[in-house]
Amino acid sequence: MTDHGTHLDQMRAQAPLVHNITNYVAMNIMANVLLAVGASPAMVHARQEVAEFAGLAQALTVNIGTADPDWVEAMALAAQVMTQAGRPWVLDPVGVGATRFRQDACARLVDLGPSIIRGNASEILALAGTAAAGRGADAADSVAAAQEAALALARRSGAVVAVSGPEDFVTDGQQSFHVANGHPMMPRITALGCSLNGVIAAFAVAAPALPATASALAYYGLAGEQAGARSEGPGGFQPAFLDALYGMTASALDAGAKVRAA
Ligand SMILES: Nc1ncnc2c1ncn2[C@@H]1O[C@H](COP(=O)(O)OP(=O)(O)O)[C@@H](O)[C@H]1O
Ligand SMILES: Cc1ncsc1CCOP(=O)(O)O
Repeated sequence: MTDHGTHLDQMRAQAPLVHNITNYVAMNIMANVLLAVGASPAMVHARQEVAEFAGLAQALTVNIGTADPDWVEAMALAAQVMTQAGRPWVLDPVGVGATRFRQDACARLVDLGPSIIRGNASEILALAGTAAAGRGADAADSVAAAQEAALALARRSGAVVAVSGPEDFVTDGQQSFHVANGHPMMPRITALGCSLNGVIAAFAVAAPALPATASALAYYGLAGEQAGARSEGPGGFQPAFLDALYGMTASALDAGAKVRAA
């Protein structure tokens, strides 16, 4: 797969409006990430307006990180609009293994037909119904251990499933890719995984879900590599990461992307 730079340029040319029903922790950094990549973020979660707002958006992300029952209703309403319109939406099952409430919310959202499910290894294992060792929002399982679960979840749900970690894995249940871009500082910044969902959603406006997700993962991880080389710790990493997302060219992405077929 070689057209990552083209996907980046196409996404920027469209500057998609991405509607996010995300957690309180992620809202600010996620909006800044989306602005840095060239998309247009909106964080809108009131049950009374989500369906109307989703009708205006090119893509949606839903994230149960700090959800309550009202928010889950809002996520379902917005998701239905996107599924009916054939527009992409991304589900992030944050900490799904931790509580019954999260499991029930995610089961309902998966049934609504997400285009892409993105989580860390523990989250994908738990969502697929396999025992996982995650602690809250953080992964405690390896990406390799979650590959079979990702394949099964993709085949059962019809979604593209992305497992993020030191080396990402993405599959539609038939075709799969490994993405080796990234930097060890990334999991030390809260909500960088949540923010990645927005980038995947924006790319999925410009390309089919599987190649869009692979390109978004490569772009995000490569920006992480550049930020890691320019900073000394988590504090400096975050602004350097936004700068790297903003400054990435299509040719730099094509040169630095480490995507290989599984
Ligand atoms: N140890 C690591 N080394 C390199 N990149 C990583 C590492 N852990 C996570 N990443 C990258 O960080 C981003 C967020 O993934 P992750 O930390 O798994 O999400 P989450 O915040 O949902 O747990 C992804 O782009 C992923 O490739
Ligand atoms: C810390 C935390 N608590 C609830 S949601 C959240 C953010 C999790 O973000 P990420 O999984 O991307 O690190």
